[in-house]
Amino acid sequence: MRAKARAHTNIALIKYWGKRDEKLFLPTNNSLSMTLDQFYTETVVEFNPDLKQDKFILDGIEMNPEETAKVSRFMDKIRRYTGQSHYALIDSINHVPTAAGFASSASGYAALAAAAMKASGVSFSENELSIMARQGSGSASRSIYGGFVEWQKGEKEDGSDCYAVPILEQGAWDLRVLSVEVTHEVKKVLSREGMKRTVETSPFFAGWLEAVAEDLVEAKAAIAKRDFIHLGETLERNALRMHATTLGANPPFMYWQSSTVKVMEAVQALRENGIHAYFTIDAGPNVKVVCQPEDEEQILDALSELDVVQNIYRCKVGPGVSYLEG
Ligand SMILES: O=C(O)C[C@@](O)(CF)CCOP(=O)(O)OP(=O)(O)O
Repeated sequence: MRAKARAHTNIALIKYWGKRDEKLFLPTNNSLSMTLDQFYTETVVEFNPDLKQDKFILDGIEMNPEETAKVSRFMDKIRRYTGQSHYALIDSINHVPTAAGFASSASGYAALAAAAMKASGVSFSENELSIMARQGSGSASRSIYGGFVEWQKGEKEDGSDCYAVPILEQGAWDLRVLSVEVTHEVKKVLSREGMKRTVETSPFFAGWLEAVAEDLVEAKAAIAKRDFIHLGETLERNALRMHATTLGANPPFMYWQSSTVKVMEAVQALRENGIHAYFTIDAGPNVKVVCQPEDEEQILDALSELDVVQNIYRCKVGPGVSYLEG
């Protein structure tokens, strides 16, 4: 009745941006990510008949009732799915520098889903695990697998065909991600609210849906051919297209800050000097720079010189979910 799992965070190269069903976390479009090696969450779940409610410990601190209620609602989905009736102790450690702007929700919900499903004692497929993780946070559905992963939006109302599938396993293509943490002033609009407002009010959202489908085809073709320049051009274009939709929302909002743009300009300057670097940005001001191993040091040096850079985390392609002893 106890299990421990580790799941790594992922960076979207083709973005998940918009839901067609808020309750089931069904997206409007397919997305594609790269699991990262540096950042992960380890979670222990222990179902215990003596517990009168779920107990949630995160990084050694017992969470407040509001945080616990959020995790409990997710655990109720697990209990409904597995028939497990007991409450659980959930003990999670995030090896994700939250300041890095990584939505630790991806590794957090993937690790929680894996440990909870395992502890419940039922047998389950990776599709089922991806579907469960998805109902914690959409991007968590992709962290079930390592390497390059596609989350299929599916067509069915019940989301039974909405799960991630592996595209290219870890180790097949050595790319690097420099996660650049910049100074930031204002609180960001959380991705969940940001995509909701965009879907509901941005006239650019229809254009996004057309463009993201084309970008996905390009990205998969580039990955199949290990064509980094083609992948880089596609992922950078896709990130810019995603962020363009927020400018058209009502009220408009923007995740970039001046520090963000300085990093973007530095990446473009690197390319003008013949160094293949491309950036992507999620629901925050931080920038992730994607490159090939041979260029990583040079790019790192160039970015480290920027006064707006607080930290740079060096990542490689990471593994899928694993189950641990203890
Ligand atoms: O990761 C991507 O594809 C792109 C984003 O990071 C934004 F840039 C969206 C992540 O959204 P998530 O936190 O998964 O939302 P939830 O389903 O409302 O929890």
